[in-house]
Amino acid sequence: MSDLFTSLKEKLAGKDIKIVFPEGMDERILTSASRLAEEQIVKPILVGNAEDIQGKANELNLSLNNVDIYDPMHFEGMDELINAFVERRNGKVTHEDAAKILLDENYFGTMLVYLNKADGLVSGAAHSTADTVRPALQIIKTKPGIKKTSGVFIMVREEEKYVFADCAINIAPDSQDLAEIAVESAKTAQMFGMEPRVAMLSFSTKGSAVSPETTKVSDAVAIAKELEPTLLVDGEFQFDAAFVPSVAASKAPNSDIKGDANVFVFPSLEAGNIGYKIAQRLGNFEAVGPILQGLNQPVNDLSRGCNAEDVYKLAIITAGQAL
Ligand SMILES: CC(C)(COP(=O)(O)OP(=O)(O)OC[C@H]1O[C@@H](n2cnc3c(N)ncnc32)[C@H](O)[C@@H]1OP(=O)(O)O)[C@@H](O)C(=O)NCCC(=O)NCCS
Ligand SMILES: CC(=O)OP(=O)(O)O
Repeated sequence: MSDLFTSLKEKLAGKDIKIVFPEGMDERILTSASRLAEEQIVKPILVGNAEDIQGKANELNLSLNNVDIYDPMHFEGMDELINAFVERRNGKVTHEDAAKILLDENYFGTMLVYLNKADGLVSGAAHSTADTVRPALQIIKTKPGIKKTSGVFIMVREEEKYVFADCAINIAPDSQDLAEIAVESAKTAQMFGMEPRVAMLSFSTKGSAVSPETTKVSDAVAIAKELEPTLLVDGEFQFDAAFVPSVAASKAPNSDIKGDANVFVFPSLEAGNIGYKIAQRLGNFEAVGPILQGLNQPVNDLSRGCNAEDVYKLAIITAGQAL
């Protein structure tokens, strides 16, 4: 993973990729924005009141050289943002509503990305995922051919690296959603230099239990294979059958995964979000993300439990998605 960050930083150097951070007053955001600007990896834009942000930076002894600060209350281009938002929402908001909504830092920041005044957005250190991603779902929207945005974590512990999905967005995915999540997660894994071997997780392995929940997952495997015939994907698997070769040999002897999966697609957001936090907090994995897949432009959410290092890394990944 450190190789990935080194090579991404090299690619980003001198490109002046602009990343907007709507939570300009958050200490973790300020610390990483200051570091990113100093290292000239990205050009940070902090959202908030300039005097307050500068005051907080002084308290923390942080330099804000090469960091821009945009205050929605006094933003010169606000009319352009409002008009573009009304047009994008296509009858769903009035001009008057838009003027109020765009004072919200996440809507404001997302419009900066939509209008290419910033190249990507990182938020969520102080906002829930719903409040962070809703503007992106409404404004940035998914790429052609992709129905659902989803959120993955890259789970890293020394040499081990896995992708966990969806841990952030879709509360109750159906078979079609899970298949799409599998295909997109495999692409994300490739972005991180992995050769994806995708396991669709359940509480059952290859029909050891049969219920609507297990059938949802086995149907998703069939759909994923149709969507991407060359993808190595299988299930439904319990986690041990996906991850432990000796267990796979007894529970799923005919599967090509052979207990060696590195991309894990959870059957619901409950399972995915709980699963990644257990690996992070009990298993000492670093959890990088959630990285949102399938959007037209890069917007990424943080966990509210993040630290400044997590913000720094997610900003680099976001800038990398913008290249
Ligand atoms: C993501 C989430 C906020 C969307 O819910 P919502 O705001 O109620 O969404 P709505 O149904 O009102 O849809 C808002 C817009 O987003 C779109 N949308 C909703 N889910 C989407 C998805 N997964 N992918 C792409 N677009 C989506 C809708 O189509 C709609 O677009 P439109 O207004 O242009 O028609 C909601 O599913 C959620 O809260 N998920 C869980 C987040 C969470 O707490 N995760 C755990 C911590 S990481
Ligand atoms: C990804 C996630 O779980 O975010 P939070 O901890 O902010 O809810």
